Amino acid sequence: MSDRGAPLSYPRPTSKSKPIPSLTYSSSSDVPPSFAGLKTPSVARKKPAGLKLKPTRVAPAPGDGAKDGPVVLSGSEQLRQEIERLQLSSRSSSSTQSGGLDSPTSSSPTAPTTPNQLAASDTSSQGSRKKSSSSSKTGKKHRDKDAEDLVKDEDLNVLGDLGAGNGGTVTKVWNKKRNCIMARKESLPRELKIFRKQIIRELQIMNDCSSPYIVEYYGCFPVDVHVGIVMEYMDAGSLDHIYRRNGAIPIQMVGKVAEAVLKGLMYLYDVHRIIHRDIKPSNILANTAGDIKICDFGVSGELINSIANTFVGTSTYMSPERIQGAPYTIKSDVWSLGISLVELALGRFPFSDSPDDEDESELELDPDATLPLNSARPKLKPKNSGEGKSAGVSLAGGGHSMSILDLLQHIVNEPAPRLEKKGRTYPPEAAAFVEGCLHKDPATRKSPQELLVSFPQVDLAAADALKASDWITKSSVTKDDLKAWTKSVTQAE
Ligand SMILES: Nc1ncnc2c1ncn2[C@@H]1O[C@H](COP(=O)(O)OP(=O)(O)OP(=O)(O)O)[C@@H](O)[C@H]1O
Repeated sequence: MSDRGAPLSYPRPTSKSKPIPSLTYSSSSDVPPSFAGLKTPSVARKKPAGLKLKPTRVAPAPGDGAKDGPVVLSGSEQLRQEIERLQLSSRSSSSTQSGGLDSPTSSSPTAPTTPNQLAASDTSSQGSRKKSSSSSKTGKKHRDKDAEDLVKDEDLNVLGDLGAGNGGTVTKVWNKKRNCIMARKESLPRELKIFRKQIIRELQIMNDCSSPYIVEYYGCFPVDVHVGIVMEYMDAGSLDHIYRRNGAIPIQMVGKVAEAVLKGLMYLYDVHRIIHRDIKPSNILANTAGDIKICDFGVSGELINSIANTFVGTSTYMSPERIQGAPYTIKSDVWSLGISLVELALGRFPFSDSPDDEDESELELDPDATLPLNSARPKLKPKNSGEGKSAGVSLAGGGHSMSILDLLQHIVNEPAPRLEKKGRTYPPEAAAFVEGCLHKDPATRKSPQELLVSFPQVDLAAADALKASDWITKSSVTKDDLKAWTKSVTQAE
Protein backbone atom coordinates (compact mmCIF):
# COMPACT_ATOMS: atom_id res chain seq x y z
CA MET A 1 0.00 0.00 0.00
CA SER A 2 1.27 3.42 -0.80
CA ASP A 3 1.74 5.75 2.12
CA ARG A 4 0.45 8.60 0.09
CA GLY A 5 -2.94 9.72 1.15
CA ALA A 6 -3.14 7.01 3.77
CA PRO A 7 -5.47 7.93 6.60
CA LEU A 8 -3.66 9.37 9.56
CA SER A 9 -4.43 6.76 12.12
CA TYR A 10 -1.82 5.07 14.17
CA PRO A 11 -2.04 1.57 15.52
CA ARG A 12 -1.23 1.19 19.18
CA PRO A 13 2.07 -0.55 19.22
CA THR A 14 2.47 -3.55 21.40
CA SER A 15 6.16 -4.15 21.22
CA LYS A 16 8.56 -3.46 24.00
CA SER A 17 11.55 -1.22 24.00
CA LYS A 18 14.85 -2.53 22.78
CA PRO A 19 18.17 -1.49 24.20
CA ILE A 20 19.91 1.31 22.43
CA PRO A 21 22.73 0.03 20.27
CA SER A 22 26.09 1.54 20.64
CA LEU A 23 29.38 2.05 18.96
CA THR A 24 32.38 0.78 20.75
CA TYR A 25 35.91 0.47 19.62
CA SER A 26 37.26 -2.88 20.48
CA SER A 27 40.75 -2.27 19.21
CA SER A 28 42.88 0.50 17.91
CA SER A 29 42.85 -1.20 14.52
CA ASP A 30 39.29 0.06 14.15
CA VAL A 31 40.46 3.61 14.08
CA PRO A 32 40.60 5.03 10.54
CA PRO A 33 43.94 6.05 9.08
CA SER A 34 43.08 9.71 9.44
CA PHE A 35 43.30 9.15 13.18
CA ALA A 36 46.95 8.18 13.01
CA GLY A 37 48.79 9.75 15.88
CA LEU A 38 45.61 10.76 17.63
CA LYS A 39 44.51 9.28 20.86
CA THR A 40 41.96 6.53 20.29
CA PRO A 41 38.65 8.12 21.01
CA SER A 42 36.61 6.38 23.61
CA VAL A 43 32.99 6.02 22.73
CA ALA A 44 30.83 5.24 25.66
CA ARG A 45 28.17 2.57 25.59
CA LYS A 46 24.73 4.02 25.70
CA LYS A 47 22.32 2.78 28.26
CA PRO A 48 18.69 2.26 27.36
CA ALA A 49 16.15 4.62 28.80
CA GLY A 50 14.47 3.24 31.84
CA LEU A 51 17.58 1.91 33.45
CA LYS A 52 18.62 3.39 36.72
CA LEU A 53 21.30 5.71 35.58
CA LYS A 54 23.34 7.13 38.34
CA PRO A 55 25.69 9.84 37.21
CA THR A 56 29.17 8.64 37.91
CA ARG A 57 31.10 10.90 40.16
CA VAL A 58 34.39 10.98 38.37
CA ALA A 59 37.57 12.50 39.61
CA PRO A 60 39.36 14.78 37.18
CA ALA A 61 41.47 12.80 34.76
CA PRO A 62 45.18 12.63 35.38
CA GLY A 63 46.97 15.24 33.39
CA ASP A 64 43.93 17.43 33.41
CA GLY A 65 45.44 19.93 35.71
CA ALA A 66 44.13 18.19 38.83
CA LYS A 67 47.09 19.09 40.99
CA ASP A 68 46.96 20.66 44.37
CA GLY A 69 48.33 24.13 44.37
CA PRO A 70 47.33 27.72 44.17
CA VAL A 71 47.87 28.25 40.45
CA VAL A 72 46.84 25.20 38.49
CA LEU A 73 43.10 24.79 38.26
CA SER A 74 41.63 21.35 37.93
CA GLY A 75 39.59 20.68 34.81
CA SER A 76 36.42 20.60 36.87
CA GLU A 77 37.23 23.89 38.55
CA GLN A 78 37.86 25.47 35.18
CA LEU A 79 34.53 24.13 34.03
CA ARG A 80 32.85 25.53 37.12
CA GLN A 81 34.38 28.92 36.54
CA GLU A 82 33.50 28.95 32.87
CA ILE A 83 29.92 28.14 33.71
CA GLU A 84 29.85 30.92 36.26
CA ARG A 85 31.14 33.32 33.63
CA LEU A 86 28.63 32.06 31.10
CA GLN A 87 25.77 32.55 33.53
CA LEU A 88 26.95 36.03 34.34
CA SER A 89 27.34 37.05 30.74
CA SER A 90 23.97 35.65 29.78
CA ARG A 91 22.45 37.66 32.60
CA SER A 92 24.08 40.86 31.54
CA SER A 93 23.97 40.60 27.77
CA SER A 94 20.91 41.80 25.96
CA SER A 95 19.76 40.17 22.81
CA THR A 96 21.73 41.00 19.74
CA GLN A 97 20.23 38.27 17.63
CA SER A 98 16.89 38.67 16.08
CA GLY A 99 14.55 37.49 13.42
CA GLY A 100 15.85 34.81 11.18
CA LEU A 101 13.82 32.10 9.65
CA ASP A 102 12.12 31.18 12.85
CA SER A 103 11.44 34.28 14.83
CA PRO A 104 9.33 32.64 17.44
CA THR A 105 5.95 34.16 17.77
CA SER A 106 4.68 31.67 20.22
CA SER A 107 6.08 29.77 23.10
CA SER A 108 6.13 26.05 23.25
CA PRO A 109 2.53 25.02 23.54
CA THR A 110 3.25 22.52 26.25
CA ALA A 111 2.09 24.80 29.00
CA PRO A 112 3.38 25.64 31.46
CA THR A 113 6.89 24.59 30.64
CA THR A 114 8.46 27.52 28.83
CA PRO A 115 10.44 30.09 30.75
CA ASN A 116 8.17 32.94 29.75
CA GLN A 117 5.06 31.13 30.76
CA LEU A 118 6.75 30.11 33.94
CA ALA A 119 8.04 33.58 34.64
CA ALA A 120 4.57 34.97 34.07
CA SER A 121 3.09 32.52 36.52
CA ASP A 122 5.76 33.16 39.11
CA THR A 123 4.47 35.98 41.27
CA SER A 124 7.83 36.44 42.89
CA SER A 125 9.59 37.37 39.68
CA GLN A 126 8.44 40.80 38.67
CA GLY A 127 11.81 41.41 37.10
CA SER A 128 11.46 38.34 34.99
CA ARG A 129 8.15 39.46 33.66
CA LYS A 130 9.55 42.76 32.57
CA LYS A 131 12.42 41.12 30.86
CA SER A 132 10.17 38.60 29.20
CA SER A 133 7.83 41.16 27.79
CA SER A 134 10.62 43.37 26.55
CA SER A 135 12.40 40.49 24.95
CA SER A 136 9.25 39.33 23.24
CA LYS A 137 9.13 42.66 21.43
CA THR A 138 12.38 41.81 19.76
CA GLY A 139 11.14 38.39 18.85
CA LYS A 140 13.28 36.87 21.58
CA LYS A 141 12.32 35.17 24.74
CA HIS A 142 14.52 34.22 27.60
CA ARG A 143 17.44 36.38 26.45
CA ASP A 144 18.21 38.43 29.50
CA LYS A 145 18.42 35.95 32.26
CA ASP A 146 17.94 37.39 35.69
CA ALA A 147 19.06 35.34 38.60
CA GLU A 148 15.49 34.27 39.26
CA ASP A 149 15.07 33.10 35.67
CA LEU A 150 17.90 30.65 35.94
CA VAL A 151 16.95 27.23 37.08
CA LYS A 152 18.93 26.00 40.05
CA ASP A 153 19.79 22.46 40.99
CA GLU A 154 18.06 22.77 44.36
CA ASP A 155 14.77 23.53 42.57
CA LEU A 156 14.78 20.13 40.91
CA ASN A 157 13.53 16.74 42.06
CA VAL A 158 14.46 13.78 39.90
CA LEU A 159 11.47 11.92 38.47
CA GLY A 160 13.22 9.35 36.30
CA ASP A 161 15.76 8.67 33.61
CA LEU A 162 15.29 9.70 30.03
CA GLY A 163 18.44 8.29 28.50
CA ALA A 164 22.18 8.40 28.29
CA GLY A 165 24.58 9.31 25.55
CA ASN A 166 28.28 9.73 25.05
CA GLY A 167 28.48 12.95 26.98
CA GLY A 168 26.14 12.31 29.89
CA THR A 169 22.81 11.22 31.23
CA VAL A 170 19.45 12.93 30.90
CA THR A 171 16.85 12.87 33.66
CA LYS A 172 13.27 13.98 33.90
CA VAL A 173 12.99 16.45 36.75
CA TRP A 174 10.24 18.30 38.56
CA ASN A 175 10.90 21.97 39.08
CA LYS A 176 9.22 22.53 42.42
CA LYS A 177 9.63 26.28 42.24
CA ARG A 178 7.87 26.54 38.92
CA ASN A 179 5.65 23.48 39.10
CA CYS A 180 6.58 21.89 35.86
CA ILE A 181 8.60 19.12 34.34
CA MET A 182 11.98 19.79 32.75
CA ALA A 183 14.84 17.69 31.42
CA ARG A 184 18.26 17.83 33.02
CA LYS A 185 21.34 16.67 31.23
CA GLU A 186 24.32 15.87 33.41
CA SER A 187 27.59 15.65 31.65
CA LEU A 188 30.02 12.93 32.52
CA PRO A 189 33.35 14.53 31.85
CA ARG A 190 35.47 11.44 31.47
CA GLU A 191 37.70 13.32 29.09
CA LEU A 192 37.35 16.63 30.70
CA LYS A 193 39.53 18.55 28.32
CA ILE A 194 37.43 17.57 25.35
CA PHE A 195 34.10 17.62 27.07
CA ARG A 196 34.61 20.94 28.85
CA LYS A 197 34.86 22.66 25.50
CA GLN A 198 31.88 20.78 24.17
CA ILE A 199 29.83 21.53 27.24
CA ILE A 200 30.60 25.22 27.25
CA ARG A 201 29.96 25.41 23.55
CA GLU A 202 26.66 23.60 23.95
CA LEU A 203 25.65 25.95 26.73
CA GLN A 204 26.53 29.02 24.72
CA ILE A 205 24.56 27.84 21.74
CA MET A 206 21.55 26.73 23.73
CA ASN A 207 21.58 29.97 25.63
CA ASP A 208 21.57 32.03 22.45
CA CYS A 209 18.97 30.06 20.53
CA SER A 210 15.33 30.85 20.29
CA SER A 211 13.46 28.87 17.70
CA PRO A 212 10.40 26.63 17.67
CA TYR A 213 12.69 24.00 16.17
CA ILE A 214 15.36 24.06 18.85
CA VAL A 215 14.90 22.60 22.33
CA GLU A 216 14.69 25.43 24.79
CA TYR A 217 17.34 26.03 27.40
CA TYR A 218 16.51 27.02 30.97
CA GLY A 219 19.82 27.20 32.77
CA CYS A 220 22.93 25.40 33.84
CA PHE A 221 24.95 24.84 36.98
CA PRO A 222 28.04 23.00 38.07
CA VAL A 223 27.47 19.84 40.11
CA ASP A 224 30.73 18.48 41.47
CA VAL A 225 32.71 17.76 38.34
CA HIS A 226 29.53 17.59 36.29
CA VAL A 227 27.54 20.26 34.68
CA GLY A 228 23.77 20.21 34.81
CA ILE A 229 22.00 21.65 31.82
CA VAL A 230 18.29 22.18 32.26
CA MET A 231 16.14 22.26 29.20
CA GLU A 232 12.65 21.85 27.89
CA TYR A 233 11.23 18.38 28.50
CA MET A 234 10.05 16.81 25.26
CA ASP A 235 7.46 14.34 26.46
CA ALA A 236 7.40 12.08 23.41
CA GLY A 237 11.17 11.65 23.60
CA SER A 238 13.72 11.23 20.88
CA LEU A 239 12.85 9.77 17.50
CA ASP A 240 15.20 6.83 17.89
CA HIS A 241 13.35 5.78 21.03
CA ILE A 242 10.02 6.30 19.29
CA TYR A 243 10.80 4.11 16.32
CA ARG A 244 12.45 1.42 18.39
CA ARG A 245 9.40 1.17 20.57
CA ASN A 246 6.80 1.61 17.88
CA GLY A 247 8.40 0.60 14.62
CA ALA A 248 8.92 2.65 11.47
CA ILE A 249 7.59 6.17 11.63
CA PRO A 250 4.76 6.90 9.15
CA ILE A 251 6.24 8.59 6.11
CA GLN A 252 3.94 11.61 6.46
CA MET A 253 5.38 12.25 9.90
CA VAL A 254 8.90 11.73 8.61
CA GLY A 255 8.14 14.62 6.22
CA LYS A 256 7.31 16.84 9.16
CA VAL A 257 10.52 15.76 10.86
CA ALA A 258 12.43 16.76 7.73
CA GLU A 259 10.77 20.15 7.70
CA ALA A 260 11.42 20.85 11.37
CA VAL A 261 15.04 19.76 11.24
CA LEU A 262 15.74 21.78 8.11
CA LYS A 263 14.17 24.86 9.65
CA GLY A 264 16.18 24.29 12.81
CA LEU A 265 19.37 23.92 10.79
CA MET A 266 18.62 27.05 8.79
CA TYR A 267 17.95 28.97 11.96
CA LEU A 268 21.25 27.84 13.45
CA TYR A 269 23.12 28.68 10.30
CA ASP A 270 21.42 31.92 9.28
CA VAL A 271 21.11 33.45 12.72
CA HIS A 272 24.04 31.99 14.63
CA ARG A 273 26.39 30.81 11.89
CA ILE A 274 26.42 27.35 13.41
CA ILE A 275 26.52 23.96 11.81
CA HIS A 276 24.94 21.35 14.03
CA ARG A 277 27.28 18.43 13.16
CA ASP A 278 25.44 15.75 15.07
CA ILE A 279 22.08 15.33 13.40
CA LYS A 280 20.70 11.87 14.15
CA PRO A 281 17.43 10.46 15.45
CA SER A 282 18.50 10.62 19.11
CA ASN A 283 19.03 14.35 18.75
CA ILE A 284 15.58 14.99 17.31
CA LEU A 285 12.90 15.22 19.98
CA ALA A 286 9.12 15.37 19.83
CA ASN A 287 6.38 16.40 22.22
CA THR A 288 2.67 15.78 22.43
CA ALA A 289 1.98 19.39 21.52
CA GLY A 290 3.09 18.43 18.01
CA ASP A 291 6.53 20.03 18.08
CA ILE A 292 9.67 18.50 16.65
CA LYS A 293 12.94 20.05 17.78
CA ILE A 294 16.63 19.43 17.55
CA CYS A 295 18.96 19.37 20.51
CA ASP A 296 22.47 18.45 21.52
CA PHE A 297 24.98 20.99 20.34
CA GLY A 298 27.96 19.29 21.92
CA VAL A 299 29.94 19.17 18.71
CA SER A 300 28.43 22.18 16.96
CA GLY A 301 30.15 25.30 15.88
CA GLU A 302 33.64 26.21 14.92
CA LEU A 303 35.35 25.30 18.13
CA ILE A 304 35.62 21.62 17.55
CA ASN A 305 36.66 20.77 14.08
CA SER A 306 38.81 17.70 14.40
CA ILE A 307 37.68 14.40 13.07
CA ALA A 308 38.68 12.83 16.38
CA ASN A 309 36.21 14.92 18.30
CA THR A 310 33.49 14.43 15.76
CA PHE A 311 34.14 10.76 16.16
CA VAL A 312 33.50 10.97 19.86
CA GLY A 313 29.94 11.58 18.78
CA THR A 314 28.46 9.19 16.28
CA SER A 315 30.26 8.41 13.08
CA THR A 316 27.53 6.49 11.39
CA TYR A 317 25.67 9.60 10.30
CA MET A 318 28.84 11.27 9.05
CA SER A 319 28.93 12.35 5.42
CA PRO A 320 31.36 10.77 2.94
CA GLU A 321 33.32 14.01 2.48
CA ARG A 322 33.64 14.45 6.22
CA ILE A 323 34.93 10.92 6.65
CA GLN A 324 37.54 11.76 4.01
CA GLY A 325 38.62 14.79 5.97
CA ALA A 326 36.96 17.58 3.97
CA PRO A 327 35.73 20.57 5.94
CA TYR A 328 32.34 20.37 7.51
CA THR A 329 29.64 22.40 5.80
CA ILE A 330 25.92 22.67 6.34
CA LYS A 331 25.55 20.10 3.57
CA SER A 332 27.19 17.56 5.87
CA ASP A 333 24.25 18.12 8.21
CA VAL A 334 21.95 17.56 5.22
CA TRP A 335 23.58 14.17 4.63
CA SER A 336 23.07 13.23 8.29
CA LEU A 337 19.46 14.33 8.00
CA GLY A 338 19.00 12.11 4.92
CA ILE A 339 20.39 9.07 6.73
CA SER A 340 18.19 9.84 9.74
CA LEU A 341 15.06 10.18 7.59
CA VAL A 342 15.70 6.84 5.89
CA GLU A 343 16.27 5.25 9.30
CA LEU A 344 13.00 6.60 10.66
CA ALA A 345 11.01 5.61 7.58
CA LEU A 346 12.47 2.10 7.35
CA GLY A 347 12.51 1.51 11.08
CA ARG A 348 16.13 0.46 11.02
CA PHE A 349 19.53 1.93 10.42
CA PRO A 350 19.97 2.04 6.63
CA PHE A 351 23.52 0.70 6.26
CA SER A 352 23.10 -3.02 6.11
CA ASP A 353 24.29 -5.84 3.89
CA SER A 354 20.86 -7.32 3.40
CA PRO A 355 18.49 -4.85 4.91
CA ASP A 356 15.10 -6.16 3.95
CA ASP A 357 15.51 -9.87 4.33
CA GLU A 358 14.72 -9.89 8.01
CA ASP A 359 11.54 -7.91 7.64
CA GLU A 360 9.84 -9.91 4.92
CA SER A 361 7.55 -11.93 7.14
CA GLU A 362 6.30 -8.79 8.84
CA LEU A 363 5.78 -6.97 5.59
CA GLU A 364 3.65 -9.78 4.27
CA LEU A 365 1.32 -9.16 7.15
CA ASP A 366 0.96 -5.43 6.78
CA PRO A 367 3.34 -3.09 5.04
CA ASP A 368 2.21 -0.19 7.16
CA ALA A 369 2.33 -1.98 10.46
CA THR A 370 4.99 -1.21 12.97
CA LEU A 371 8.17 -3.08 12.38
CA PRO A 372 9.46 -5.79 14.64
CA LEU A 373 11.94 -4.65 17.20
CA ASN A 374 14.57 -7.03 15.97
CA SER A 375 14.72 -5.10 12.74
CA ALA A 376 15.12 -1.78 14.43
CA ARG A 377 18.86 -1.62 14.02
CA PRO A 378 21.25 -2.97 11.44
CA LYS A 379 22.81 -6.34 11.70
CA LEU A 380 25.92 -5.77 9.72
CA LYS A 381 27.84 -8.82 8.79
CA PRO A 382 31.58 -8.41 8.86
CA LYS A 383 33.18 -8.71 5.47
CA ASN A 384 35.67 -11.10 6.96
CA SER A 385 33.57 -13.29 9.19
CA GLY A 386 36.60 -14.33 11.18
CA GLU A 387 36.97 -10.78 12.46
CA GLY A 388 33.41 -10.27 13.43
CA LYS A 389 33.60 -11.44 16.95
CA SER A 390 35.99 -9.09 18.56
CA ALA A 391 37.23 -6.42 16.23
CA GLY A 392 33.99 -4.94 15.10
CA VAL A 393 31.57 -2.24 15.96
CA SER A 394 28.40 -3.76 17.19
CA LEU A 395 25.54 -1.77 15.82
CA ALA A 396 22.90 -4.24 16.69
CA GLY A 397 24.01 -5.27 20.11
CA GLY A 398 23.88 -8.83 18.84
CA GLY A 399 26.23 -11.27 17.22
CA HIS A 400 26.81 -9.37 14.00
CA SER A 401 29.16 -6.51 13.77
CA MET A 402 31.01 -4.45 11.22
CA SER A 403 34.31 -2.86 11.93
CA ILE A 404 34.15 0.87 12.05
CA LEU A 405 36.58 0.96 9.15
CA ASP A 406 34.29 -1.23 7.07
CA LEU A 407 31.38 0.99 7.87
CA LEU A 408 33.22 4.19 6.99
CA GLN A 409 34.50 2.63 3.79
CA HIS A 410 30.99 1.54 2.99
CA ILE A 411 29.68 5.08 3.43
CA VAL A 412 32.43 6.47 1.20
CA ASN A 413 32.50 3.80 -1.52
CA GLU A 414 29.05 2.28 -1.79
CA PRO A 415 25.96 3.93 -3.21
CA ALA A 416 24.04 6.06 -0.75
CA PRO A 417 21.02 4.47 0.92
CA ARG A 418 17.66 5.14 -0.67
CA LEU A 419 14.15 5.28 0.58
CA GLU A 420 13.14 1.85 -0.60
CA LYS A 421 12.04 -1.31 1.05
CA LYS A 422 10.85 -4.59 -0.28
CA GLY A 423 7.09 -4.75 -0.54
CA ARG A 424 6.62 -1.14 0.37
CA THR A 425 6.19 2.04 -1.64
CA TYR A 426 6.96 5.56 -0.58
CA PRO A 427 5.71 8.80 -2.13
CA PRO A 428 8.03 9.70 -5.04
CA GLU A 429 8.58 13.20 -3.64
CA ALA A 430 9.75 11.67 -0.36
CA ALA A 431 12.21 9.45 -2.21
CA ALA A 432 13.38 12.45 -4.26
CA PHE A 433 13.81 14.51 -1.12
CA VAL A 434 15.95 11.87 0.52
CA GLU A 435 17.96 11.46 -2.66
CA GLY A 436 18.56 15.21 -2.66
CA CYS A 437 19.99 14.89 0.86
CA LEU A 438 22.15 11.91 0.01
CA HIS A 439 24.13 12.98 -3.02
CA LYS A 440 27.59 11.79 -2.16
CA ASP A 441 29.14 14.84 -3.76
CA PRO A 442 28.35 17.80 -1.51
CA ALA A 443 28.46 20.09 -4.53
CA THR A 444 25.34 18.48 -5.96
CA ARG A 445 23.72 17.70 -2.61
CA LYS A 446 20.80 20.01 -1.91
CA SER A 447 21.08 22.81 0.58
CA PRO A 448 18.47 23.14 3.34
CA GLN A 449 16.94 26.03 1.46
CA GLU A 450 16.65 24.07 -1.77
CA LEU A 451 15.00 21.26 0.09
CA LEU A 452 12.50 23.55 1.75
CA VAL A 453 11.60 26.01 -0.94
CA SER A 454 10.14 25.51 -4.39
CA PHE A 455 12.36 26.98 -7.04
CA PRO A 456 11.04 28.82 -10.08
CA GLN A 457 13.99 27.83 -12.29
CA VAL A 458 13.49 24.75 -14.34
CA ASP A 459 16.80 23.19 -15.12
CA LEU A 460 17.37 19.56 -14.34
CA ALA A 461 18.63 20.05 -10.82
CA ALA A 462 15.92 22.54 -9.94
CA ALA A 463 13.23 20.24 -11.29
CA ASP A 464 14.56 17.62 -8.94
CA ALA A 465 14.48 20.10 -6.09
CA LEU A 466 10.96 21.13 -6.98
CA LYS A 467 9.77 17.60 -6.76
CA ALA A 468 11.63 17.00 -3.55
CA SER A 469 10.44 20.14 -1.84
CA ASP A 470 6.86 19.14 -2.72
CA TRP A 471 7.11 16.65 0.08
CA ILE A 472 7.38 19.55 2.47
CA THR A 473 5.47 22.32 0.77
CA LYS A 474 2.48 20.24 -0.28
CA SER A 475 2.29 18.15 2.84
CA SER A 476 -1.23 17.90 4.16
CA VAL A 477 -0.10 16.85 7.62
CA THR A 478 -1.31 19.35 10.17
CA LYS A 479 -0.11 20.13 13.65
CA ASP A 480 -3.15 18.23 14.94
CA ASP A 481 -1.99 15.17 13.01
CA LEU A 482 1.41 15.50 14.62
CA LYS A 483 -0.19 15.84 18.04
CA ALA A 484 -2.31 12.75 17.43
CA TRP A 485 0.72 10.78 16.32
CA THR A 486 2.98 11.84 19.17
CA LYS A 487 0.19 11.12 21.65
CA SER A 488 -0.33 7.67 20.17
CA VAL A 489 3.34 6.77 20.46
CA THR A 490 3.60 8.24 23.94
CA GLN A 491 0.51 6.50 25.31
CA ALA A 492 1.81 3.23 23.96
CA GLU A 493 4.73 3.28 26.39
N1 LIG B 1 14.94 17.52 26.47
C1 LIG B 1 14.71 16.21 26.48
N2 LIG B 1 13.46 15.74 26.70
C2 LIG B 1 13.22 14.40 26.70
N3 LIG B 1 14.16 13.45 26.47
C3 LIG B 1 15.42 13.87 26.25
C4 LIG B 1 15.77 15.25 26.24
N4 LIG B 1 17.09 15.35 25.97
C5 LIG B 1 17.54 14.10 25.82
N5 LIG B 1 16.56 13.20 25.99
C6 LIG B 1 16.69 11.73 25.93
O1 LIG B 1 17.91 11.38 26.55
C7 LIG B 1 18.71 10.61 25.64
C8 LIG B 1 20.17 10.88 25.88
O2 LIG B 1 20.49 12.17 25.39
P1 LIG B 1 21.99 12.62 25.17
O3 LIG B 1 21.93 13.95 24.50
O4 LIG B 1 22.72 12.52 26.44
O5 LIG B 1 22.61 11.51 24.23
P2 LIG B 1 22.30 11.03 22.75
O6 LIG B 1 21.93 12.18 21.89
O7 LIG B 1 21.32 9.88 22.81
O8 LIG B 1 23.70 10.43 22.32
P3 LIG B 1 25.08 11.18 22.02
O9 LIG B 1 25.65 11.56 23.32
O10 LIG B 1 25.84 10.15 21.30
O11 LIG B 1 24.76 12.36 21.17
C9 LIG B 1 18.22 11.00 24.25
O12 LIG B 1 18.45 9.96 23.33
C10 LIG B 1 16.76 11.25 24.49
O13 LIG B 1 16.03 10.05 24.36
